[in-house]
Amino acid sequence: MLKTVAILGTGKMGSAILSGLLRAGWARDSVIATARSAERAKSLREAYGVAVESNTDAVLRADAVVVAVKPQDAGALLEELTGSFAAGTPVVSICAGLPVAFFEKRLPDSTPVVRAMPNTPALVDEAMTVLSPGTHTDDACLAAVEELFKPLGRTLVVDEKHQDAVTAISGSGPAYFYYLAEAMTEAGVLMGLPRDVAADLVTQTALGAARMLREADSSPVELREAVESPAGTTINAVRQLDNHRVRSAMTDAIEAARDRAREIADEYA
Ligand SMILES: NC(=O)C1=CN([C@@H]2O[C@H](COP(=O)(O)OP(=O)(O)OC[C@H]3O[C@@H](n4cnc5c(N)ncnc54)[C@H](O)[C@@H]3O)[C@@H](O)[C@H]2O)C=CC1
Ligand SMILES: O=C(O)[C@@H]1CCC=N1
Repeated sequence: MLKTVAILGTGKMGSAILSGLLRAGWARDSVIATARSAERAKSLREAYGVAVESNTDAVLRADAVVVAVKPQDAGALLEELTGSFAAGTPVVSICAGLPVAFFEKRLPDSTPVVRAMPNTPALVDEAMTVLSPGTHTDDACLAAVEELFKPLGRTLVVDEKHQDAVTAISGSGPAYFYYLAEAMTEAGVLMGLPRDVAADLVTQTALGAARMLREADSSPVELREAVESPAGTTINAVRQLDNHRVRSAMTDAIEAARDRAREIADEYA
């Protein structure tokens, strides 16, 4: 069981994890944050009441460390921390693209590393977090790290070879749905709906559709076909989506995200 966690880098995703842990009942003195600027440290202390310490102090005090800086900052962070990690402290990276090997190369021998990909719905306890164990991560350690993420939403363990695809689907995924929500809201405004009404319709429809995907025992195709009446409105809309090759655009978009994750690994190796 992990008792004290340090979150190194508390930007958008680090602070989402931090707030999720506090909502889940973690004591304020069990979660340590780090920040680059004094101003950010002050606002974290005020917003969450947690200790904000130097990276070195946080690592020395924690029994698990979450690396939540941008991939391009991870190398410098680990260099700053050379000699600070106690043997056996699990290190969880949420950095897109960076492989377990990146961390194992820079951390003391036998450090248990876990590569994790959460997403921003952690802010409402609906994250999807996908975890992959490193070379020295035993089942007990992986289970303890998974427990850390469970209150933030759902968790899943996959082989690391799938992590770039995971990043492209669920890590980046919320943005695709927001993009669709923007486009649908604009369409409503174009047809004369007040913007707040259009936004409300889109949000509730997205929530309803997401719950159907999760709770109805049907595939997306079956759910869509149940909406498409013969010669009705929906089938005409879907024909336009097909004419505009939206399915193929989605595939290309998600492959581009996956490819960028691979490039990040090469750039910062
Ligand atoms: N934003 C997202 O939806 C997701 C992001 N990620 C990953 O999470 C990581 C963070 O992403 P965001 O939160 O979006 O970025 P962000 O830029 O909002 O947060 C990164 C934070 O790290 C801080 N930082 C950088 N170097 C530091 C250092 N040496 N010591 C202390 N703090 C330091 C920065 O000042 C910043 O506040 C990235 O590696 C990203 O790939 C993973 C899943 C989803
Ligand atoms: O866009 C990014 O690189 C990060 C990783 C997944 C979501 N946001």
